[in-house]
Amino acid sequence: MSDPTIQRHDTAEELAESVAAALLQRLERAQAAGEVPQIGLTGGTIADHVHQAIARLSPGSSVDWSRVVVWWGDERFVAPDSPDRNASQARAAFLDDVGVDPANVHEMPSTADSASVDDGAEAYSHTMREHGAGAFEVLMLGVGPDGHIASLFPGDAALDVDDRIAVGITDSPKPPPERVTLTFAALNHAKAVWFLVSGDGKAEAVAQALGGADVHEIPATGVVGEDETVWFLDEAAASRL
Ligand SMILES: O=C1O[C@H](COP(=O)(O)O)[C@@H](O)[C@H](O)[C@H]1O
Repeated sequence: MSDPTIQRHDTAEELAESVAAALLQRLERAQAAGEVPQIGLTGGTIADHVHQAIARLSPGSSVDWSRVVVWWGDERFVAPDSPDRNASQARAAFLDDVGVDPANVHEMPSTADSASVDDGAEAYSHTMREHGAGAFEVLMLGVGPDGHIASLFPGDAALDVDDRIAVGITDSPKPPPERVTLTFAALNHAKAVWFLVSGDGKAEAVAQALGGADVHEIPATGVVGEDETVWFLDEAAASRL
């Protein structure tokens, strides 16, 4: 397991370009080695910038997106066409453009797919097991001002679930309340874990996470990569370090 490192960027845009370029490089390397890399996506503001940067930079790379498998770390349990869906955001920003194979894009269930959020979590766990998933080349995670990652929020019982791949959340403090999230047990199977953080609203959470806060207070401390754990920060997010 790796120690966290920090990459500081002047602006959110520079951060996004840097993450997109690094992702394309890792995917090129993995594919050159004959692998079919799996990536874990996140949602949120900075993730959207990163996704747009991937769309811009992809044509200049040799990544074969038809041989990349896409998963999500968490999802909002809402209608499939809701703009609240992390998957809708990623599809609009880059997935619909870069040439992914639809069979390789594993969205978490929506209200149209599962009767309840718990059923959705069980279904996603089953899909991940079926595909032998669990070794992300890169797992990207946004971080909330409260230190949450995926839909693992401070103080929630889901933080202590270690025998399931995904769980349902019914009372997320950030709307919408119903979500499906991977557990720490599943998130901690990535070669590279990249935290994407921008804005001064996240500065305190970043400082606490990198200061070694308890995982129940700052859930971001609970995920590390096997090869690397990188905090991509803009100056505002790094301002309390
Ligand atoms: O609810 C969520 O929030 C986080 C961070 O979002 P941001 O808008 O504060 O950047 C996100 O990473 C997570 O995937 C999402 O479901």
